[in-house]
Amino acid sequence: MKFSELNISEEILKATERMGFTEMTPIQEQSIPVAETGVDLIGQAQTGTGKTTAFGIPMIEKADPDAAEIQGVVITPTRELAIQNAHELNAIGYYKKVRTVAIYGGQDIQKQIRDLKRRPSIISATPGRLLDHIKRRTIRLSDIKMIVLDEADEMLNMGFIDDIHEILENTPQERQTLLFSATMPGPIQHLAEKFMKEPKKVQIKAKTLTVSLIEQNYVKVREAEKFDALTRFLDIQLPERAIVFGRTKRRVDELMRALQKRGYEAEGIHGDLTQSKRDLVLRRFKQDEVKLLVATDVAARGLDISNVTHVYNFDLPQDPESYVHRIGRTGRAGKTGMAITFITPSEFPHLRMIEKLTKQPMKQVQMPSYQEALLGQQKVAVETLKSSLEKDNYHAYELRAEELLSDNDPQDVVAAALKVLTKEPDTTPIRLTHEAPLSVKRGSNNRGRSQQRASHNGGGNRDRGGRGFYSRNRDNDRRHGNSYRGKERQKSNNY
Ligand SMILES: Nc1ncnc2c1ncn2[C@@H]1O[C@H](COP(=O)(O)OP(=O)(O)OP(=O)(O)O)[C@@H](O)[C@H]1O
Ligand SMILES: [Mg+2]
Repeated sequence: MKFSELNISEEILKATERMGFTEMTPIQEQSIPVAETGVDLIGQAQTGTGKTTAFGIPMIEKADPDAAEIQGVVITPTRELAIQNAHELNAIGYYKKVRTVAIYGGQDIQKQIRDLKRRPSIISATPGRLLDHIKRRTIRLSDIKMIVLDEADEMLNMGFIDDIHEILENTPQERQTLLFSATMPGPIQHLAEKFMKEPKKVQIKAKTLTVSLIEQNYVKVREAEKFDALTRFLDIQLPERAIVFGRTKRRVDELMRALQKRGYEAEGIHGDLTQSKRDLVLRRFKQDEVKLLVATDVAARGLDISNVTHVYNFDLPQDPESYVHRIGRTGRAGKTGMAITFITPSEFPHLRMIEKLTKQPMKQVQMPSYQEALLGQQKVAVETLKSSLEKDNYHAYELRAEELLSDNDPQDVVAAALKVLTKEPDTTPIRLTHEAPLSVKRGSNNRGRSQQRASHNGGGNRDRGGRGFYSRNRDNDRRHGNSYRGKERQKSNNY
């Protein structure tokens, strides 16, 4: 079904054309008409299938660009996602002149206050900073018509739930509430229904929770072998653009440095970096200045970066849902992708739990050998040479070639040239700080340590407290960090 068959305003239809969309995705086709009737809605569809536009259209449709009040809010777990959603909402509102402003932690609040004075219709925000503005009375949500929780299950996880409640208390009773995510665990949905009015559920039925265009592999490795395994995969698979997920911020820092040491261009992103650094890293990744992004789960949800060809789960995620979102950074909007998950022997129960959730068995692949990695790099050298031949751009070197060939066997000359051209697998010794394997028990030591560290750092924006594969306990871990004026609660442990 096409957007033109929807009962939407001409300006929004024109905007979808400008965005390059003609056919609707299933979640758009099924949820937009339902949302337009004004009911509350829980929308669930696979990663990369256009959920943003599915809530964006009804939100922009409802907004009056001439009204002075804020009319809609979208809340997201990470700053990058708040920025991205604002971007998409502004694209949808382009002709209708409905403006969206992104409001998130780590950015100058005075700048945001100036933006707010220009009376945007929609706010795309992270919860901590939104609450900060509500308390300062620089944002009033008393007239909003609609609120969307993007990545709803994540938003309703323990670390965010209190903030969400507080935000909702500042909105009118008769608001429309929409929840979207690729995953919606039962208990969380149950929780959500408490603040919704008889929500309709729009769930795109698929055999698997994950996108079939993503090839899902796992490799059995010992902790000490992981890094060699990673670089060998990189040498063989030559990802155009890849994300490597690590469990903690320290891990991400170490991995990034280790990759650089072995000659790979890599940048890292996590919640302890300044926002300007986070912005810079993401920009460099999107603009193809670096091919490898090493990230905590801060980059697991919602980010839409085109042509991410590979996702490497260097460490297993804390919960099976995160796996779904992490690998969903590839295989978006009909493209194919590949994911490889590193599993240490004691972590096998987690693998099975992931497969149970996704309903998609992963395929075992072997850790490549040094020889295989070398072969991969030799192939690159051959391709480089061939493409130079095709480009016909080597004539300035012909005299030198003649000299070489007069004294040497031609095969030897080409072999030597290939050796020089080949980036032979780098075996620089790398030592990463040992990460304990994911525990099957509650509250592993590993998590305890990372929380302590996080509480000294501030500047992140979420809390993974008390979560694990086997427990979603509500224990305790709310922390009050030292981020913006101590008002934005510390939300970060492993982001
Ligand atoms: N109808 C459409 N036709 C073509 N492309 C589309 C359409 N709708 C959305 N897209 C594109 O698909 C990509 C994924 O969309 P989006 O980020 O909204 O996915 P999502 O379902 O929210 O994924 P996630 O669960 O990872 O957040 C975007 O690049 C978007 O521009
Ligand atoms: Mg999304």
